Amino acid sequence: MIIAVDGPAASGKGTIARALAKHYGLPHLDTGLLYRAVALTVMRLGLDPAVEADAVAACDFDDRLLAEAELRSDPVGQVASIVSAHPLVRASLLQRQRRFAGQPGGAVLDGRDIGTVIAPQADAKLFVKASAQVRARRRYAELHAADPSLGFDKVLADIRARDARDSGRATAPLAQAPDAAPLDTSALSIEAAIARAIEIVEAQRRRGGR
Ligand SMILES: Nc1ncnc2c1ncn2[C@@H]1O[C@H](COP(=O)(O)OP(=O)(O)O)[C@@H](O)[C@H]1O
Ligand SMILES: Nc1ccn([C@@H]2O[C@H](COP(=O)(O)OP(=O)(O)O)[C@@H](O)[C@H]2O)c(=O)n1
Repeated sequence: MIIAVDGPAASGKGTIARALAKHYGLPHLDTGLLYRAVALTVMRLGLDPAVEADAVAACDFDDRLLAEAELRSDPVGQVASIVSAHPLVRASLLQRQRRFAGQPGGAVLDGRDIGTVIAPQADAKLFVKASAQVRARRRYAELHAADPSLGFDKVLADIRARDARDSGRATAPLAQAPDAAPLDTSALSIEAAIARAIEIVEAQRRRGGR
């Protein structure tokens, strides 16, 4: 079974995707980490994320980067949303994600374009959302511990800027697939959001006859 989990920053898609993977015994890929690894490579090499050729040069990143804590920082998230708008960057990361989705038994992937581009054939698709205020509060709680100089207003502004870039780009924009079920986690606890996600996947499986 392939499960696609998409949604904007800090909506809770990673938390839900990890829980679904555990529940169904499937491997999980956080595809955002791939774009973050490209971003961190661009930053470390002193390249310009807005220049497509620079971003493409960083797609051949060292996989050891995927385990680095710095990948999850706010600046890396911002640069990730700049490099991810380049069609050649998306093309360069496409096969790796499709291979992961296509492994025997299936997989859970979370990102922005899993249900629309990477695995449109997915057996279950969720589009996880939450208000920008709620998402900024969650992200602030995570990031403030590592960087006390980061203020809430900056986190909220960065989330809004990233939403606009991710939704507005021409190639594989953040968008709900027509056959994805929306899941608004704004007023749900983590446990309630996971329980609802499992209900949705079960309903979509029944509908698909799996
Ligand atoms: N339903 C929820 N209620 C409260 N906090 C949540 C909820 N879902 C996720 N979180 C927390 O919000 C933060 C962002 O969640 P995460 O799953 O990483 O989001 P995303 O993958 O969409 O960026 C994490 O600290 C996570 O524990
Ligand atoms: N499938 C994906 C996943 C991430 N991304 C990009 O990578 C950035 C970082 O993604 P992420 O999933 O790690 O970000 P969070 O939602 O965890 O904050 C996003 O803002 C997108 O620009 C993408 O374009 N497509």
